[in-house]
Amino acid sequence: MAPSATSPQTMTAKSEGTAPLPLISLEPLLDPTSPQAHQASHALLSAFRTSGFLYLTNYSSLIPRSDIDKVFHASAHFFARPQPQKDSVALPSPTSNRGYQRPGREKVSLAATAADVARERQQTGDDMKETYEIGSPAARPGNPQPWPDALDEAGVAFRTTMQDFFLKCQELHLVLMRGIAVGMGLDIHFFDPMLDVGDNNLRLLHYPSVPAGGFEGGKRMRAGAHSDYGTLTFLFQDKRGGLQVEKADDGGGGGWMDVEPRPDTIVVNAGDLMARWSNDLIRSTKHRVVEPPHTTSTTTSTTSTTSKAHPPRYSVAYFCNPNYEAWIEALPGTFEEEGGKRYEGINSRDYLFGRLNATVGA
Ligand SMILES: O=C(O)CCC(=O)C(=O)O
Ligand SMILES: [Fe+2]
Repeated sequence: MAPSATSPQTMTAKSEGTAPLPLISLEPLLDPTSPQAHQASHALLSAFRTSGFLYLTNYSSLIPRSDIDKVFHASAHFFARPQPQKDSVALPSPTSNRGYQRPGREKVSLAATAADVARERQQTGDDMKETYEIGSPAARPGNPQPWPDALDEAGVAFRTTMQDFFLKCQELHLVLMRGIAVGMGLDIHFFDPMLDVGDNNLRLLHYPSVPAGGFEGGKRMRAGAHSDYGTLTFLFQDKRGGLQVEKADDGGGGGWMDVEPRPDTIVVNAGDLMARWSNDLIRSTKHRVVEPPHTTSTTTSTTSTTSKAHPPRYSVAYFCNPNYEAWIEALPGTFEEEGGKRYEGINSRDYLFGRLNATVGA
């Protein structure tokens, strides 16, 4: 008899099902004079207000599929380099936000201080990932990008690919923030002068393969629960899965839901500074990366159960920030009187550097 394989979907980290994220098309937002643009801006803002996460579609005129493929290809090639080559382009300091971070260097976290993050590291272990961080091509004096371009031709091509992609994502940030501005009843160019420097961060992520049982029953994670720091994050993920968002606690106790990889979409989420800027009108939703759904094959001929290792996962995140010099305080229309501002004003750089110092090791 031919072996019959059963393929139950198992997930050690708990999931309350698939997250019902809104789908938002970029197309009408690209032409603000089009009749659909206004409605699209409201739909965009509504998505950030209700779930804080959305799937963006129809973006290929700004970010072609072939560019995304090139970035993933160059990323996989980079992470496959020998460790000394990767270490030769290591992040010089936590706030430089440029260069390679070996597994364990960063632990994304909800905790705000280095001491609290250290305690969390002891309890749940380090993130199971390595990253390469890229800052704006308009390099800040004293904070150069450690490119791998001195290594070989592939290193030179890597630099060009990433710089090109960085600028396209920078443009996407401007377009989406214009949509948010219109949705909030602000001038369409309200945010432009506070975003034009491009103090953003392109992050390549590699989550190495994990042996069966390596997630220790859901205790270990590829990336711990956290919220992002800046305005918006664009997430490009492979087909592996494992990203989860926190479910709003509507009386049912909350929990985590899967953000399934969907072809031809970018996952977009709002970060903490956006929530703060909007006086909490916009949600910065917690998320994490856990053991992906996987298949356990049972073979009747041997009556043995084989639990496979978890394959690697690659993703690319583009973290958007206001210009470092921007002053972030409650936006017009989000409060009625001075006392209605939930947070004190803060300089974008001070806020971001505080978060980086807590979560990235020296
Ligand atoms: O890899 C992912 O899917 C998410 C990564 C992430 O949330 C982060 O790096 O902030
Ligand atoms: Fe994140």
